[in-house]
Amino acid sequence: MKIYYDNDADLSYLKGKKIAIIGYGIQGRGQALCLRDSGLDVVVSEMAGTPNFEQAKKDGFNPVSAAEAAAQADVIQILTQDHVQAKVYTEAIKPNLKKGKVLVFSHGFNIRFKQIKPPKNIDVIMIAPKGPGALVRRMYEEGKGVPCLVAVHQDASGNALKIALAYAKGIKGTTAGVIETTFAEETETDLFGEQAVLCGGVSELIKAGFDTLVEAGYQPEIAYFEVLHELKLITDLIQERGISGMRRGVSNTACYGDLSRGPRIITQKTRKEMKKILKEIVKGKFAKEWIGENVAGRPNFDRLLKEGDEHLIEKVGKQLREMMPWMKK
Ligand SMILES: NC(=O)C1=CN([C@@H]2O[C@H](COP(=O)(O)OP(=O)(O)OC[C@H]3O[C@@H](n4cnc5c(N)ncnc54)[C@H](OP(=O)(O)O)[C@@H]3O)[C@@H](O)[C@H]2O)C=CC1
Ligand SMILES: CC[C@](O)(C(C)=O)C(=O)O
Repeated sequence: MKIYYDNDADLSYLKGKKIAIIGYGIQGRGQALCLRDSGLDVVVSEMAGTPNFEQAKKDGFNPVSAAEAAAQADVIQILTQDHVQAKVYTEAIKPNLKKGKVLVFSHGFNIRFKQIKPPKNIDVIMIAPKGPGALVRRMYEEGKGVPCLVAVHQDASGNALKIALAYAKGIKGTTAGVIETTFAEETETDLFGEQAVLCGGVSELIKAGFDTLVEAGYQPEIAYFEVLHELKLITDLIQERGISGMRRGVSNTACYGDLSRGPRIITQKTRKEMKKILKEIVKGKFAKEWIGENVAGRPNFDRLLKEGDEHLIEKVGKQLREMMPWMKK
């Protein structure tokens, strides 16, 4: 395993170069602000008339079209939604690529699943922050960073890794640790993590716990505090101290309940399903389904999202959060 920190990265590989951030969304905003504050030259692209275009202007950028940003820049970071990247690449970026330019991703989906096939005479790299864009920015402002993964898909210049590390330093990822990987490993582990654990696994676990308590007659507000609100406090402990440290930071009663009951929740059947989900990712089945879902206008995505929004836990949570003035909106 290769892991890099501040002393391994040299910002000068990006000095004098213009960096285009295409898409001023969750990651785009976070990364653009951090890179600019690190003294780098950033041009932002966002679609005129959208809220994120207005946000970019409010943040002191002068957003331009994707084609204009790609033409101006030496380093082109594509931070539109994954499912629109191939279109933006073909229409706006590809015509503006030439030897010496660098194409950057924060997720390897479109390279791994061959939706984008860049020319051989450019560097193609990835800097994938292992955290949401708002956190990338918040941590940077606190002098810290989110851990990142870096990967090199093409090294036409011979400096691709150094440029990737400089970029990671520009968003302070090197203060937390930057691991070298491949586009395939990042894509497959990222998709697995968000489906089985971080987003899919956790949200189903929360809802199942909430429903169990509410169906047994307990107050929904108490169920919310117990299985959702407190989860962050527990995961903060896990992040800071590991699972063993968390177990020593809760009561002995909670610790024994964890050790003896946890394996009854995540059973061999769940582990088998996790393996199945990973296989679907590696074989490209999930990618094909997701690309098809977007082509079809997202019928399942929209229906499932709406169903989730209508769950009682959302109504109860909204009311309780509104009573916490310190809660970040
Ligand atoms: N969300 C996260 O924290 C993380 C994301 N990533 C990766 O980062 C990338 C970006 O994801 P994320 O930040 O979530 O995406 P978002 O949906 O938050 O932002 C994408 C932005 O791109 C804009 N956009 C779309 N088309 C164009 C275009 N033609 N020209 C200019 N701008 C355009 C969108 O505008 P509009 O909203 O109007 O459509 C939107 O503002 C993805 O590859 C993702 O996998 C990686 C790690 C974490
Ligand atoms: C966990 C979701 C994520 O993979 C992330 C914030 O890292 C994403 O794609 O948004």
